[in-house]
Amino acid sequence: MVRKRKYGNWQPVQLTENLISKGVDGLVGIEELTDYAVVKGHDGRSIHKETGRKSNADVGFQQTSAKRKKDLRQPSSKRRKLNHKRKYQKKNVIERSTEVLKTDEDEVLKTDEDEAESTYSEAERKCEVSDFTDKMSAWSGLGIASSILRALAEQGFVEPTEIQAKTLPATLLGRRDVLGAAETGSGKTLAFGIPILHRILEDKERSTGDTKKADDAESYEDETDPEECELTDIGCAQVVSDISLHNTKGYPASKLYALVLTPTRELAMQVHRHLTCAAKYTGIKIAVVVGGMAPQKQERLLSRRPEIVVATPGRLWELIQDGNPHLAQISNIRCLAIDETDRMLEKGHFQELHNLLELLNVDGNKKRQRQNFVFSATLTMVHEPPGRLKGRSKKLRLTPGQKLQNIMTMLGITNPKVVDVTKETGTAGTLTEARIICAFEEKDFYLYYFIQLHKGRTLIFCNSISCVRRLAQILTLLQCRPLPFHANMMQRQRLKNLDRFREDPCGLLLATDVAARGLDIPDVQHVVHYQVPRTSESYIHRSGRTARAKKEGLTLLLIEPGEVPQYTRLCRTLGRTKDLPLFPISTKLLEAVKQRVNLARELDQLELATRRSNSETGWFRKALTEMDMLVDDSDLYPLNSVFDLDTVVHLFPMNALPI
Ligand SMILES: Nc1ncnc2c1ncn2[C@@H]1O[C@H](COP(=O)(O)OP(=O)(O)OP(=O)(O)O)[C@@H](O)[C@H]1O
Repeated sequence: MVRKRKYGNWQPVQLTENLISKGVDGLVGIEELTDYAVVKGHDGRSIHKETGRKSNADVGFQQTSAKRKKDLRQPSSKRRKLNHKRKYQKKNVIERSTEVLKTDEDEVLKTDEDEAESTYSEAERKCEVSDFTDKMSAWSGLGIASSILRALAEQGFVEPTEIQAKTLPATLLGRRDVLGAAETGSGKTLAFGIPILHRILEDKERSTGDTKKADDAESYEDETDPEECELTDIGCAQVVSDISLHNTKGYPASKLYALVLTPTRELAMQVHRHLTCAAKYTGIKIAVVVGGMAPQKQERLLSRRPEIVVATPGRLWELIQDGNPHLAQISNIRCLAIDETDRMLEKGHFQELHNLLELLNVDGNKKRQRQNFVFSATLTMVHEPPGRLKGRSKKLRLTPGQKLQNIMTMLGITNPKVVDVTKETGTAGTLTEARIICAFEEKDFYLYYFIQLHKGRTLIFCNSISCVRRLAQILTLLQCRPLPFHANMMQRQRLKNLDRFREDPCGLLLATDVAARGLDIPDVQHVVHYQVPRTSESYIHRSGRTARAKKEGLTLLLIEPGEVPQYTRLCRTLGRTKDLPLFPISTKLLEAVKQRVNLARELDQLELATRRSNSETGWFRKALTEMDMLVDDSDLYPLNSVFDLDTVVHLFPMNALPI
């Protein structure tokens, strides 16, 4: 039962032994509500001393925290002011955008009331609002909630990108499922992010309207505003815990509305960031659930009952199986977005995703109510089967239509809107492509040459972790400060290296394909494929880390003779009738580079030998110590005494190179 106050809500809790011994979700303490004068009537129900109204609760107790207690008892004018401000910010959230832009005018005026009075004149404020209206007019007609529009304006997104413009009407106004393909860096995240946020606001507004009509409800936020409340009825216990079944205003606690799935942890975190920015003024909570992080921490995040969960399938499935209470609602979600869908549904990958889909599709009714968003830059792309399967290639090669149909069948989608705005080349229009043909053992020379001559944030892709490790050693010896990034690294180190890369305008990230999809790192100038990627999709996604959002970028393929068949297949799949242009190289400079790289390689070999020898001598020393025998260090570490890395690097300083 919910007790009403003007804005706050009170939930009676039956105090039984059973309850106390078993506990209540999120109960952090019991506090007698002396402030609110509760007595027990003869029928066992609680009676408010002043109003005489009855409640079903026996005794009131409060799920609370120190902060809340303070809020309840110490009205602050600052807080009241803030609440007043929020009240206006949340008004008319779901209005269609033609009205929205108009409404926004009033909102902005009202929201800024307090501060504006002292700083701006009415005319100046009106001018600002009309600027906002003009600035965001390209979004009008789509019906986007004003709170979302405001966040978009703040990020400078004054118009929708092509994929957004072509999918938003169907997703927002028609509530259609969408299969969307658009080049890398074209804003696909918000193409599904905006309709998800919008739909949550709509649903919340509807349910709020249903349950709280009399209450002038206008908020979806689950924070109590105690100082605004007037006690109109007796309340025995106020449930303020985030993980209670009802939020503090008495509305059903936040439902799990939407699930966004991505293939990698970093991409999930990035999508979480993008959506959080867009949801800034909506009060919608978004949590990220990925492997490599403490499950306890993620359970804590889920205990806040976020409306949207962004996740990688593995950890999400783990938490569902562990019986996480918030994720127990997963089959009721209203929106499902699968980013990089073609990758996620590839055979042999993400078994957990298939388990999830089974769970989500088990109830036909819920499946029909769910809106699905399926996006990738290579959604409609089909590639040639590998050479060894050539004879059967005609049968094996799918048409784009068959590929889409397979995806729809797997997801249980029947009548989606399909939007494909990819170009024939598959890559971004602002991308420059080039290649270098060289011998296998020359790749290091050309890579170092490129890095030295073309400064700027550069992402180097390898086909294997061992290749990343070897290159990381060599480039470290060459003082290029590479940042490795692959699946066998600790999650913390992965994130740290990504952050360092983001911060350094000349950063060098050495990665496997784990970094190929989705990562939106601003101003990556170059992408180098140290090895020809195994699939055309991989080439498109790797290259797509540069030339994003209409910026320029260069992608460079290093091809050794053994990789020519792969390269030829790539060109055929991408419909290239001509070879990629050759990257210009100065042979004079290359000679100088060779000396340096060869030296680094030798050092790398020596280092390796030293490490091996050290581990052997370590064992030998231990055995000698156990036998109480004395040993001279120079007998044990001959390599260390002769080859000191710093000394050798000093003999060939960077400026010895004529480049
Ligand atoms: N309407 C917009 N106007 C300007 N920039 C936008 C707009 N929408 C999104 N962006 C920005 O464009 C960049 C690329 O967006 P996003 O990461 O969603 O691309 P994507 O299409 O998903 O790329 P990928 O295929 O590589 O995953 C982001 O930095 C994003 O903030």
